[in-house]
Amino acid sequence: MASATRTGDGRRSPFVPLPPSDADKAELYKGLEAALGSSFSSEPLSPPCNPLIIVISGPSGVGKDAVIKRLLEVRQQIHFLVTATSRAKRPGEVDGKDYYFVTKEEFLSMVERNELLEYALVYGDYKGIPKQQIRDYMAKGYDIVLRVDVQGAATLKSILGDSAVFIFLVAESEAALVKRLIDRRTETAEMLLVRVATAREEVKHMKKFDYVVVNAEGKLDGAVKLVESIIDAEKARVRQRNVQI
Ligand SMILES: Nc1ncnc2c1ncn2[C@@H]1O[C@H](COP(=O)(O)OP(=O)(O)OP(=O)(O)O)[C@@H](O)[C@H]1O
Repeated sequence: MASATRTGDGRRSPFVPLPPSDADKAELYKGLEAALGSSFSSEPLSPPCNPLIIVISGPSGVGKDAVIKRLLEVRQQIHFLVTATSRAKRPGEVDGKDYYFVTKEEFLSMVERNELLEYALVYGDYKGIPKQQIRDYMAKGYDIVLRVDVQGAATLKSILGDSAVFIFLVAESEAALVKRLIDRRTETAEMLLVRVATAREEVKHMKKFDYVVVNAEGKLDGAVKLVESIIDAEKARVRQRNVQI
């Protein structure tokens, strides 16, 4: 039968008397150490938090940029990965901030040297994720945010598996998403049709993600708070994700 007295792993040193219970705090502390035969460690009991790779994806117009922009304002130690592209710089864009602008030849040699985690040809321009940038920021303890379309997220999932956190952003409904896209006034009717039809397909991929976050109309801060809570919960995991790039 199991003993009623729980002693844990500690073996009490047999001949060390405990101080009286009304002894002063320091004496009690020392007495407990002496009784256990070892001093108490001040090392953290929780495992160290590994930096995270957070992949944020979702249909066009759902608010990926808006959520990430706000997240970077409210949270420290987070780096939004700057994509490399062979596309020409548009007026107002800043090299190293909006994109790393490289020539097509430079881009292809990056591919050859295996310097990109993932890349794609998007409407005739190459876009890719430089591995070194991820390594550099993770070494400094930063979490990395990647913003990719749903197809890109699927590719990253096949490369990173469970070592990264995949968040799918949705509007509260299909109708809300369409209204938001119309309100943005950046697309022609034909482009809108493609985006809405694509969004309908993309939502079906939600189950491959770890988390879904609703970015409801007028509730951007709520969506950002939920993303922050996900990051906090990930930091509290007993088995931390471990990215090798
Ligand atoms: N919670 C919200 N409430 C109201 N408007 C929002 C909300 N979130 C984003 N928006 C607005 O919706 C529009 C689309 O957002 P955003 O450009 O961030 O989407 P996206 O997912 O990055 O789109 P794309 O993939 O097409 O670049 C923007 O005008 C943005 O300001």
